[in-house]
This record gives sequence, structure tokens and C-alpha cells, in this order.
Amino acid sequence: MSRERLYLFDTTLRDGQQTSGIDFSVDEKIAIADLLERLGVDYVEGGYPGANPTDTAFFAEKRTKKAAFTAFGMTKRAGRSVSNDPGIQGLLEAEADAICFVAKSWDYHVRVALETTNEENLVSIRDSVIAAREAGREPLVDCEHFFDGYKANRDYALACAREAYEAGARWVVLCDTNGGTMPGEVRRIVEDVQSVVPGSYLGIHAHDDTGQAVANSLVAVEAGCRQIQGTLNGIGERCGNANLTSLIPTLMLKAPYSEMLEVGISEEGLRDISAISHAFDELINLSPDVHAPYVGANAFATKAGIHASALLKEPETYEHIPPETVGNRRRVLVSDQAGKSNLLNELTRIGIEVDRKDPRLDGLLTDIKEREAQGYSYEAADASFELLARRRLGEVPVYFDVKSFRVMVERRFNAIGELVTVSEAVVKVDIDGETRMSVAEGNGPVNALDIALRKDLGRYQTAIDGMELIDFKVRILNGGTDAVTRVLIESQDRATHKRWFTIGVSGNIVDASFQALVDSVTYALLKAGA
Ligand SMILES: CC(=O)SCCNC(=O)CCNC(=O)[C@H](O)C(C)(C)COP(=O)(O)OP(=O)(O)OC[C@H]1O[C@@H](n2cnc3c(N)ncnc32)[C@H](O)[C@@H]1OP(=O)(O)O
Ligand SMILES: CC(=O)C(=O)O
Repeated sequence: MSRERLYLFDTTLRDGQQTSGIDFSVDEKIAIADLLERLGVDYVEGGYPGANPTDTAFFAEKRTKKAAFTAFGMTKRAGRSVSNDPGIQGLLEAEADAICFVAKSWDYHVRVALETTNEENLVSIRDSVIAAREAGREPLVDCEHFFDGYKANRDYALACAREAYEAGARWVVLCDTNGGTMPGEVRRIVEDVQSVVPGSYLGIHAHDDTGQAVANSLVAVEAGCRQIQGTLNGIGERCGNANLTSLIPTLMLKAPYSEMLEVGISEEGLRDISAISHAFDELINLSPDVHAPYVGANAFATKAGIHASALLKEPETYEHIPPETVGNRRRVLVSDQAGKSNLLNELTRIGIEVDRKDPRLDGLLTDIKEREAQGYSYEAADASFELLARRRLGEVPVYFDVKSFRVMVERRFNAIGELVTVSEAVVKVDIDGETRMSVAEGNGPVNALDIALRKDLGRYQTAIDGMELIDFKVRILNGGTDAVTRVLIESQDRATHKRWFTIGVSGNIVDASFQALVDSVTYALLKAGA
């Protein structure tokens, strides 16, 4: 059975730019457009040329090779011709394949926002579409507030959609601008709109204000729409737009969509989607959402021992799709909820082979559960977990033995009379029976301790020269005077960029940090084969 084509329109660079806290530069837009090309969407809406210098500069040249590069802007102003409307002229001058006009389709907005007549608004829609077509651009019309407009005045909303279609718009996009429409309403309205515009010309643009943008997009497709507008990771105005990172795997892997429709994304593109989602987060300086469907670090993570046991026999028991199809991976976590199956899986993953009947496994599981009860969390501290396991198996040499450490924080005037806060640390370690004492200053107590600890490790020094600390996170586990502090440290090898995470827990923040530092250095030595 041949499948109908469903088109994917990405508006990360336009509606995504309307997200609070997001402000792309031209270079960032170029990088994001490259990610979208890598993914394989059909349209990349680059922004609003003429609205601001960044978007105007972005449209000075065409930024995509495969996707239709699309400029966004308003329909012509009422009472002006297109040739006298600088906004429309800016759109026509932009280096774009397509122009997506935003048009009013709710009579209330025509009256209050545009302060014009319903008829004049229809003229604006028609003339704008014709101008784009005559300039050789593919015209699209985003019918703003379509669903609210339909509920207020069905005939007028349909008249706007019809006007766009009859003027030659390739796509008439039904927008749930305020994001309050329910899936059942979307289905009913999309079915009705097809009395004036065929489904193969209809698109859906859903906002996530009730957490249903993806669901609304899917019912619109079931009802006949053949274009979906959305964004990477669901960014967008207010609560965001339909999340293409969730929609694409659903459309490609789930019935009935995968059976009746075909999208322009290849299987390789689908396998790249987790990496693309994370690369996008890096670009906008956000931590990836670990709970994100399909692409989140937890999307295929299981913590419960009972689940892990079945999962390792047959992954389908607890997985709705194979994680590799979306470039993700199965994670069987080791925690206080774990059983031997979780543990064995994690040990195998890090290259430790132990027999299921080995009594040391029970000891290790008990260690983990006891330490998790004290506040440790090994899910995020892979290096500390490996050290704990290998110590139980007798595989970690005692490279150095910390005899003592001391750290002092002092606020004082420096030689030129400025008030400064300095930290100074002293660390004493025994190596091969010889005591070494190192002193260091740092911009904070942990920094000073880190420098002092790594200053002189004798014959091990060269093995740790390339390491550096890149992140430090502190969490207070319970409030009050007996609070416990958990410190997570991320370290990196400068040459290979390999990263590892270590953990420390104590009632004292400096002590917790020092434990994590010692684990980090020990792990680096272990990996260096010292
Ligand atoms: C639902 C959506 O997401 S639509 C996209 C919204 N995105 C943006 O607005 C981001 C970019 N916008 C901008 O930078 C500015 O609003 C500009 C440059 C486009 C316009 O700026 P200004 O000319 O100063 O107008 P301003 O923003 O104050 O008001 C919008 C004007 O457009 C008119 N307008 C709004 N929608 C439309 C439309 N679909 N067709 C024609 N005119 C429209 C309004 O009536 C208002 O006109 P007025 O100035 O005569 O009252
Ligand atoms: C066009 C658009 O972004 C909206 O109506 O939400």
C-alpha cells in the first residue's frame, strides 16, 4: 500500500525565537539550520526578515540546500497595496524559497487587533499570497487563532482558509495560537475545514499550553492535515510548540501513522535524532531534559530490579521501541531499587565480567544499597561506581593514602589595598611509604584542595597531568542542622575529552568535595593503567 506524504515544517528559528530567554545570533541560526538539514525536515522557517537586524542578515542568503528556506511575516497592512507595504517588500526581497504569511482568521482579532473589516482582511490574505507567488516564492498562510476563530464565527474562519487556498497558497496552516484547543475539537474542526480546503493543502500549528500540542498535531493528521509545524525539543512561545523530536519518532514508528504516511526523514536521520536534540540544547545552553520522550537520558532507563531482570531476558518486556532506532540507549541503573540483574548489566557495560553466582556480587549490592541510604547516588557517578565495584573485586591499587588535608578561607586586603577572599589548602599524602605535603591557593576551597591534591603525586604525576575539573554540583539532601551534602564532580581528560563523574557525601561540604576529588584522581590513575 502506498503511503501519503506528510511534510514537516520546522519553526525553531521563528516561533522558537519567541521563547522567553532565547535570542539566537546569526551564527547560532546557521548552526541550527545545519542541524535541521541533518535531520531532514522539509521546511526551515528561518525567522522574520525586516523585523530585526539578525533575521534580516540571516535572510541575506539562502541557508538550506534541501529544505525549503522559509521567511515569515504578516499579510499586507489593510488600506495599502503590497507594493506600498515595506513589510511585504522585505519578505519578497529575502533570499527564501517560501514565504509563510501570518493571517488573522478570527473576526474578533480583525476588529480589535487590526482595526479593519473582515472583507479588507480577506483582501490582505489574497493579495499577499498572489504577491509571493508572482515573486516565485511558495506561499503558505498561517491562519492565526484558527480554532478559536472557528468556534466564534465558523463561516468567517472558513472564508479566510478558502481565500488563502484559492489565491494559490500551497499550505493553509490551522494555528492553535493560544494553545487551548482540545484534541476532539481539533479533529472535528479539521474534518469540517476540508469542505473548503483539501487535506493535502492543510497544516497544523499547535501550541502546548495544555500539554497536548503533540496530541493535537497527531489528531489533525488523522483528520486529514498533511503538514505539521513544530520545533526542536518543543521550544516556542509560552509553553512551546509541538515537539518535533517527539513527533518524528511517533510518525515513523507507530501505527497508524507509520502505515499510512511517509515523512522525508531517513532511518539514519531518525537514529541521529537524540544527538541532534542534545546538540541543539548545547547550542542554546540548556541541560537536556532527561525525561524527554525518545531522546531523553531516562527514556530507556530502568531502575527497578524486577523490570531489569525481565528486560535483560527480552528487552521488549519493558521497552516500547528499541532505543537504538532513535539513537538512544538502554540504561539499567544501579541504585537502592536494583537487583543483581541491574548490577550485572552495568558491570558488563563497563567491561567487568563477573559470574552471577559470585558471592562478591551480593557484597557489592549491599555496599551500594547502604551507601545510597547515606545519600550517595551512583546513577550519575559512573567513575565512583566503577571504583566501588573494582575495589570489591580487589582490582584498585592504593596509589596514594591521604593522611590529612586542611583548607582555610581568608578575607583580607591585598598588597594594593583591595578586599579579596583567598583559599589556601594543605594536603598530606603517603606514596610508597614516603609522605608528601603540598600547599596551594585557589579561588575557592575546593579549587585550592584540588590543586594541592594534584600538585605532587610522585611517580603518578604524569598520569594525571592532562586531567581537569569541569563541573561541580552541590545538593543538600535534607534541611536543618544535620543536613547531608552530596557533591558531584565532573572531570575531563584534556587530550581525549573523555569525561567522568565522581561523588562524595558528608555532613561537611568540603569533606564531600574532597571525597569526590580523591575518586576523580584515583579513577584517572586506574584508567591510565598506573
Ligand atoms: C502568533 C504569532 O506568533 S505571530 C508572530 C509574532 N511574532 C512577532 O511579532 C515577532 C516579530 N515582530 C516584530 O518585530 C514587530 O511586531 C514588527 C516589526 C513585525 C512590527 O512592528 P510594529 O510595526 O512596531 O508593530 P507592532 O508590533 O506594534 O504591532 C503589530 C502591527 O501589525 C498589525 N498586524 C498584526 N498582525 C497582522 C496581520 N496578520 N496582517 C497584517 N497586519 C497585522 C497590527 O494590527 C499592528 O498594527 P498597528 O501598528 O497599526 O497597530
Ligand atoms: C503563527 C503562529 O505562530 C501561531 O499562530 O501560533
